Amino acid sequence: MFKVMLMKIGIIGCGNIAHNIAKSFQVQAVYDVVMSKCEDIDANVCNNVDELIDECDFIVEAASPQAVIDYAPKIIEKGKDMLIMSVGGLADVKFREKIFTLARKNGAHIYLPSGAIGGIDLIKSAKVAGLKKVTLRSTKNSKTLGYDVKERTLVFKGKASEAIKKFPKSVNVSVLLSIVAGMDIDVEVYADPDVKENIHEILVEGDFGEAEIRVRNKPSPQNPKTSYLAVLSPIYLISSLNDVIRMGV
Ligand SMILES: NC(=O)C1=CN([C@@H]2O[C@H](COP(=O)(O)OP(=O)(O)OC[C@H]3O[C@@H](n4cnc5c(N)ncnc54)[C@H](OP(=O)(O)O)[C@@H]3O)[C@@H](O)[C@H]2O)C=CC1
Ligand SMILES: O=C([O-])CC(=O)C(=O)O
Repeated sequence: MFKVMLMKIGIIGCGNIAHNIAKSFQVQAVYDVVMSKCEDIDANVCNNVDELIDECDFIVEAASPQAVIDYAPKIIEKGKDMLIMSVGGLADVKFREKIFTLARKNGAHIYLPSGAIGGIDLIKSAKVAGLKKVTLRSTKNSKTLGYDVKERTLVFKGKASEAIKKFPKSVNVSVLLSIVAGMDIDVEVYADPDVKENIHEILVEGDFGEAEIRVRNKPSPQNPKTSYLAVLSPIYLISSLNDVIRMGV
């Protein structure tokens, strides 16, 4: 357990990420479409999101892109800070701008963790001089992605805004990269029957030069679709909210 937080944390979606956050921090309230999933978390189980918003001042979404679309406007309108795991919920540029404008107007903070990837810091720095191209090449076990294939197979090639519609639980990182890079990035998704890890390769080209970042993630034991690093990332982010020293970009 990290230091006791002064803020009241609420979590939407009581699955893998929520349970791991609850092991690290005191949680005030939780909500899931299936209430029984919340029972083993030591927190108030809410009947709906409105109850959770009223009880908490820092709300973690760990549910689905649709949950972001459904709940983010009312959370931000109430000036509550929000950490969004399902960044794919912000794929639509108009919706995203609406949420970001609401946050500025209501003094709410929005946190988009690095999740299952690295390189967000590099892309931010590189963007200052100009980015030419950003590509995400993701490989996951074919069964995890819902494919029955005999060998490594390209199952998607296109833009992040389309990829997230096809794989809402598997390429949220592509939308995060798009938001950071300021462009709808290129995405390739491979289904591989022989791979156990969730592999993300990020290729960046710009005036700074070129970068290739390769993350070979262990899947979370509780949910193989989600990389273990994606569980650790919000835990670090929450633990660092009050830090005085900033490291990296
Ligand atoms: N940014 C990143 O790097 C990553 C982001 N993610 C995102 O984080 C989410 C959570 O991951 P994880 O904890 O591993 O997933 P889990 O499937 O283990 O948990 C998600 C839980 O949220 C529930 N849920 C879904 N929609 C809603 C809703 N509208 N309101 C309330 N509860 C809901 C699910 O119910 P049910 O099972 O019935 O749908 C499930 O119990 C993923 O779905 C994905 O969108 C995941 C990995 C990496
Ligand atoms: O955990 C991962 O490897 C990435 C993931 O599911 C997502 O971005 O939605």
